[in-house]
Amino acid sequence: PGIVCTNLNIAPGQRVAVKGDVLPGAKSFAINLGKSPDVLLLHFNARFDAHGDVKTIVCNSKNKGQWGKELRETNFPFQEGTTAEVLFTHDKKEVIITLPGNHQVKFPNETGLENIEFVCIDGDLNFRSLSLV
Ligand SMILES: CCCO[C@@H]1O[C@H](CO)[C@@H](O[C@@H]2O[C@H](CO)[C@H](O)[C@H](OCc3cn(Cc4cccc(C#CCN)c4)nn3)[C@H]2O)[C@H](O)[C@H]1NC(C)=O
Repeated sequence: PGIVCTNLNIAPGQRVAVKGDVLPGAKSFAINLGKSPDVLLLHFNARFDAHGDVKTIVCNSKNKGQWGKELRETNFPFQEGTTAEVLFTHDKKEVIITLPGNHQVKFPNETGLENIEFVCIDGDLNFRSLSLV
């Protein structure tokens, strides 16, 4: 895996900003938020060309290691070789994802997680920062 942040205590309503550099030739990157690798409020997977998807955002949750139901978004405001920032806000009901260009995607909170303790970045995104904004 890439960068892992643990022992966080991000409460509902707080806005998390994840910034990173999308690698040239990027195929796929993921930003995972939740309690642990097996309990994810949100797996946010930007697929430039991966698993048969082209320029598609795939969101999913994970509970006790089991994937939930995918949500796909074809508004794909990421470009290889540029810096990207994605904002996440959550409550008991849903996660609201603000993409570059301020398009928003809503994903149901299937895990019922209150606080986010774990964030990890995987794939073709070089982590720059995680901040509360
Ligand atoms: C049509 C019948 C079949 O349906 C397909 O079935 C696949 C398997 O279930 C799903 O794919 C899974 O989808 C899941 C979300 O739901 C997950 O993304 C999971 O990946 C976990 C995972 C994370 N990481 C780390 C990492 C992350 C990002 C970048 C890199 C890199 C790199 C260097 N370039 C590495 N590695 N694996 C993926 O495999 C497809 O969406 C799904 N497709 C559809 C249309 O339904």
